[in-house]
Amino acid sequence: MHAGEKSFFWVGPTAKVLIMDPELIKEILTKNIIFKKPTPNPLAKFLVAGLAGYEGEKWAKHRKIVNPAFYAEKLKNMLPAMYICCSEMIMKWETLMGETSCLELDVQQYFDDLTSDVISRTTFGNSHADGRNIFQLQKEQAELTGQVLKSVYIPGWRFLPTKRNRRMKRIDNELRALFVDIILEREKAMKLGISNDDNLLSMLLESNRKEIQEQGNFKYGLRTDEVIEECKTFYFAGQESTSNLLAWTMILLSMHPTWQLRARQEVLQIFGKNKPDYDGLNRLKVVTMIIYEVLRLYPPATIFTRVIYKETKLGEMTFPSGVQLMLPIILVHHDPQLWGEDCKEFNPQRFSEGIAKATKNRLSFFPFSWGPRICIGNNFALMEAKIALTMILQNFDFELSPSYIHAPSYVVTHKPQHGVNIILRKACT
Ligand code: HEM
Repeated sequence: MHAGEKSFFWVGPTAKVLIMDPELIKEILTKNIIFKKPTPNPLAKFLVAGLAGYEGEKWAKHRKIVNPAFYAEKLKNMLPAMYICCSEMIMKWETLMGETSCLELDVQQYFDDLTSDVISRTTFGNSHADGRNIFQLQKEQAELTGQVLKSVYIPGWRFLPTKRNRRMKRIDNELRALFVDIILEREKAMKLGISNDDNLLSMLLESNRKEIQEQGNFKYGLRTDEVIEECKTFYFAGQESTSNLLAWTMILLSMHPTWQLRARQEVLQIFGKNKPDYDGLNRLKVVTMIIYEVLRLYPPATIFTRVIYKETKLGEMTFPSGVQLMLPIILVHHDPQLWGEDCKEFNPQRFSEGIAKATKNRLSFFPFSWGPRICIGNNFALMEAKIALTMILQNFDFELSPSYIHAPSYVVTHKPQHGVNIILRKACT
C-alpha cells in the first residue's frame, strides 16, 4: 500500500477503509464530525474510559477540561518527579553493576517500572505511594481483562461469580475507594489553599473548578467518577507507550553506535554530568531527531480508527455513516513514496531541520495522532523520554546482547516481543 492508494474491505457487517493519503488523513483528523471509534467491548470500555474511551459531546466536554495546552504549560513543574524516578533506575543499574565492568539486563522491565513510577508521581504528587498501589491494581485488572478478551465470548459470563470475575469486581471496588480518598483529600487541600499544582490530578481538579466557575453550573464540570476515569486513562494511555519508545530507542542506538556517540556528545556538551534542566532538555537537537526517527520506525500506536457517523465527503469520496476509517500510522511512516527509498533505514538526519521539512509539510508523521484529538501526553512523553535518555547516556555506553532477538510484536502497543537484553558499561567520558 502506498500514499495514493485506498483499500476497502469488509469485516462482519462493517465496511473498513484503510487510508494512506496524508491529505485525506489530515482532513479526517481535522473534521470534528468524525468521531473516534467507540470501544466495542464493554470490558475494554470498563478499563479505558476517560478521554480515550469517550465520543462525541462527552469527549468534547472532557477534552475542554483535560486540555493538552494546559498540561504543556505546567510540564516544567513535573520535571523534578521525572528526575527522581530516572535517578532511582540509574542507581539500581549502578548497584547491580557493582565493581564489574559490564552488566547485561533486560531494560524493558526497568522502563516499565520507570514509566509506571513517573505516571504515579506526576498524576498523584504527594500521594504517589497510593498512586503506585492504584496502578498496580489497574495493571492486574488489565491482565485479567486481557484473559477475558482472549477467551470465547459468552454473553452474560462476566456476571457469573467465577474466581476471576470476583477478583475483578473486588479490584474495581478497591480502586474506586482509593481514588475517592485521594480526590477528596486533594479537594480539601485545594480549598484550604495548601495543594500544589505540580501533578496531573491537581491540574485536572483545578481546570475542572475553573470550567464550573466560568460556566456557572456544575453540569459543565466532571463528576468524581469521571475524574477517576481520566486518571485511569493517564496510566493506560501513557505508561506502556512511553516505555516502548524508550525500549526501541535503546535498541536502535545499540544498532547504530555512531548515533549513540553523537547523542552522548550532545548531552555532555549541554549538561556535562549535571542534573538535566528544562531549558537544556529543550535545546537537545540530536536526541530529539533520534526520538522522532524512533517514533517514525516503531510508533507505539501503530493504527487507530475513526467512524463516520453522518454521511461525509472526504476528498473526492463520499462515505455513508457507519464506515470505519483505519489510519495506519506505521504504514504511512514506512511509505517509500513519502519517505524515499531509505524509508526502512534508521536515519535521524532526516529530522535535522524539524518535522515540517522532513515531511515536506505533509501529514506523513503522526505518532501522537494530530488535530483536535491529538494525544494529550505528547509533550509529557517527549520530555520523559529525553530526561531518561539523557541520564542513561551520561552514565552508560550500551550495546545489544547476543541474546537479543529482534521481533517487533503488537499487543495493544508496538513492543519488542522477547524483551530488550542490553549490555551496559560505565560511560568512559
Ligand atoms: C510515546 C508515548 C505516547 C504515544 C506514542 C501516544 C500516542 C497516542 C495516540 C496515537 C493517540 C490517539 C489515539 C486515537 O485517537 O485513537 C493518543 C491519545 C491519548 N493519549 Fe497518548 N501517547 C503517548 C503518551 C501519552 C501519555 C504520557 C499520556 C498521559 C499522560 C497520554 C494520554 C493520552 C490520552 C488521554 C489520549 C486520548 C486523547 C483523546 O482521545 O482526546 N499519552 N496517544
